Amino acid sequence: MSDYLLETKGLTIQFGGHVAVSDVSFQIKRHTFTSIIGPNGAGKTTFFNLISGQLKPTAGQVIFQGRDITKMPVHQRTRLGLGRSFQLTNVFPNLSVLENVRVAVQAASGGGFRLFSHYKKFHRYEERAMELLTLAHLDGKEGHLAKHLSHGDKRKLEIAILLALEPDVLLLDEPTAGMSLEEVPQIIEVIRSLKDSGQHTVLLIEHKIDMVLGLSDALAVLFNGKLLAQGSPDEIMQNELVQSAYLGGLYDDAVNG
Ligand SMILES: Nc1ncnc2c1ncn2[C@@H]1O[C@H](COP(=O)(O)OP(=O)(O)OP(=O)(O)O)[C@@H](O)[C@H]1O
Repeated sequence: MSDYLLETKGLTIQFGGHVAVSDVSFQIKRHTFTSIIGPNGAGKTTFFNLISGQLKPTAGQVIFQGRDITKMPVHQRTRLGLGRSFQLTNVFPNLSVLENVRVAVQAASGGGFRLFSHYKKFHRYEERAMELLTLAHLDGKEGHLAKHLSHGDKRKLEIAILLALEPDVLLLDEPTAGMSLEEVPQIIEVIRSLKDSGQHTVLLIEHKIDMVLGLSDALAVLFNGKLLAQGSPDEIMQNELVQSAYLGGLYDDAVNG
């Protein structure tokens, strides 16, 4: 049995003549927090799409819980425990914050949407939803309609919904994207509480390296579709290839050359 919860082997995808992800072999251990960093266009989102199944690779494999899931459709991967945030598409705007999470808890428990669900069960779903809202720093806003939340609060709600599905791995794609400066620390706080709970395995994409340094157990750096380096935040910061990628030289050459 592999030590790794999630692994890719030689993962590659080509769009026409362009290799967006090139021969990436990458591993994460259970209950760790890993961030994938890299400049714009490095291939981060494409790599995520390959892991979650939105895209099929040209070559290589995705292994989850020791199983080859390369050919498995998205919904089966979700059922196995790969939970991905979808840039707010899973939030129901006309439901309250609490209802949004309660529906997800109910769906995850197999309760479905039956009208005559037992009252006690309903109460349990709601209690669990409130716990998740507290974890996501949304307590006090449970009665608000989702559509009236700020962008930052919607992203927090998205995380609470994702957690309700009890995934083995949470895939978070730039959770602070599009947020105001005031909102960023709040979402980092939410992500930090996920990490501190020690119960989750998190894989996060970010192009701002400073945001994830203090949060991550491990970093993987993508550059031009290739895995430039993987290691602890200290190792990555000291890595000369990474420094030159971020400090200009390599990046400018790649963009202009
Ligand atoms: N469906 C597609 N067809 C053609 N090219 C694509 C497709 N998806 C991504 N690409 C290309 O693959 C490369 C990697 O894109 P990707 O969005 O994965 O980068 P990224 O690191 O997530 O960037 P960002 O930080 O800007 O989101 C880019 O050059 C992009 O134009």
